[in-house]
Formats: sequence, C-alpha cells, structure tokens
Amino acid sequence: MSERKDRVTVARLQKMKREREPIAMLTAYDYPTGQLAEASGVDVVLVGDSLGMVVLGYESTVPVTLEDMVHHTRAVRRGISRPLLVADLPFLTYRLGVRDALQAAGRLMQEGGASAVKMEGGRDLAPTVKACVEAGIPVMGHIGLKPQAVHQTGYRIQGKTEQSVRELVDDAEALTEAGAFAFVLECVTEEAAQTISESVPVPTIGIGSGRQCDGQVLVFHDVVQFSVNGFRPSFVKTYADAGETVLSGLAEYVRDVKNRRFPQEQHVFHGKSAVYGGTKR
Ligand SMILES: Nc1nc(=O)c2c([nH]1)NC[C@@H]1CN(c3ccc(C(=O)N[C@@H](CCC(=O)O)C(=O)O)cc3)CN21
Ligand SMILES: CC(C)C(=O)C(=O)O
Repeated sequence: MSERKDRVTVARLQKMKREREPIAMLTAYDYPTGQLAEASGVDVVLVGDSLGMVVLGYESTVPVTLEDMVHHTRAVRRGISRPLLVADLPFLTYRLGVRDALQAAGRLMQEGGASAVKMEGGRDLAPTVKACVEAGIPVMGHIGLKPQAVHQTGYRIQGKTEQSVRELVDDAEALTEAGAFAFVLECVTEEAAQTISESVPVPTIGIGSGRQCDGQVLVFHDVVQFSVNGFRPSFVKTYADAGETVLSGLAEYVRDVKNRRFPQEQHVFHGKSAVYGGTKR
C-alpha cells in the first residue's frame, strides 16, 4: 500500500481544480486492470458500469447488477492504493428511494472498498446525493449523456441548444449544492462543458466533452483497444493496440502447440525414474 499521505482524496481533486492541474481518470474492472491503472499514474480509478459492455458482453449498461459492481470493485480495490476509487451505482439501485440508494452505496463502500460512488442524474438526484453525503458517502455526479437511460434517449450528444446548456448548468449547480464532490460530463459540446466547468467550484471530468473540463476519463479498453474489433466512440483516442498484440501472441501459442514447438526442454520437469526416449508419439 502506498503511504496514506500519497492517496488521492476528494479534497485533493478539488485543490487540483483550483490550481488548474488536469485530473486523469480511467476505468478498471478487475485486479490486473486496477494494477495497470495505478502504475500509469492516474488520479482516479472508476469501476464503471461500462463493465457490462466491455467485460461482461451486454449490449448496454442496463443489465449490470449491484452484485456485479461489488464483485468487480473488490477486485480493483486489491490492485490499487494511491488513486481514489469510485464505483458506479447500477441502473435503478439509487432510484427506488433514498434508503435503498444509501444501502446500495454502502455496499459498494463496505464490501467493495470504494471511497466514493457515482450516479447518473441531475437536479432530480439532489435529495439522494445530500443523504449520501450526510452519511459520509462521497458522491460523484454524472450528467449529459446518461448510458443507463439509453432505452429512453439513445446515445446522443447533449448541450447543443441554449436551453439544454441551461438545464445542464442547473443540474450541475443542484448537484454541487447537494454536496457532490465532482461530476462526469459525458458527451456534451465543448461550449457547454466550458460553461458548466466555470459555473461550479467542483471538478468536471469529461468524456467526449472537449478540452475545457477539469479532467478527463476514458474506458480502459478503449484507451488500449483491448478488444477484437470492438465498438469505439469517436471521442476516444487509442494509445496502444493491446487487442492485436495479445491476439498475435495467443495465435502463436496455438500454432506452437499444434506444431509441437511448445513446450521445450526449459519448460519441462524431470525425475530419476522415467526414461524419455526423445521420440514423439
Ligand atoms: N467501450 C465503451 N466506451 C465508452 O466510453 C462507454 C461504453 N463502452 N459503455 C458505456 C458508455 C456508453 N458510452 C457511449 C456510447 C455510445 C456513444 C455514441 O454512439 N457516440 C457517438 C455520437 C453520437 C451522436 O453523434 O449523437 C460517437 O460518434 O461517438 C457515446 C458514448 C460511453 N460509455
Ligand atoms: C464512461 C464512464 C464515465 C462511465 O460512466 C462508465 O465507465 O460506466
């Protein structure tokens, strides 16, 4: 574990905004991706419910359960110590009433080891956010494109009209007022992101929302293209081709087995009794 003083806290993120130091956030879903995220130097690790799409193979984030999130958050927790660990509350778990939201958030923290939770929504969530914060649960908001609402709205860029920007600012202000320590701005225009980021004292973490946010977040599998011809939104920049590298290694392994080039002498254990004649069956 890294020194306690090293750890990224909610207060540190807010100081970064004041000092205009960009915040780097990345998703992770298990122990190795958590370890890689930490080693990269990110400030915040998000166990996103994008889990459902990039790891579990669902078509949207809607089927992801609280059990899924707890299970994966625990694994990421074991892989990281310095970054702030934020876990997503899945579809509906924070909309059945404040009591249920507190209970769900509590599980992500107590069983999953998260240091904060994230939930999708604006003004409508202010009472929920307030109750969590009063209970000692730091909340990251999430406005703009809300993937959990895909069946209602599709995946559409937000903040294109003045009216839409006004509503986003209202949401951001209401969430800040309720005590959210930061929020994700997903797929809003760069102009909207600038207006929102200037309207609130807490950091905005953008995804597909341009250069004026206080930080950026991307999905792990998008950054390193860890998939075989997977879906890739246009706002993503790919920094490595992990899918291709991994696939070519795996294919070579299979070829070696088929051609009896693996295993070789250095991969083998010997005893005293057995006699190996050196011929193949
Ligand atoms: N691999 C992956 N990366 C993500 O960023 C991501 C997920 N999965 N799953 C959960 C949500 C869903 N997200 C999405 C999904 C679709 C679009 C999309 O279709 N965007 C279009 C723009 C749409 C428009 O023009 O209105 C694009 O071209 O990027 C964007 C974000 C972001 N999240
Ligand atoms: C894309 C990020 C912000 C997210 O919410 C997720 O990974 O689920």
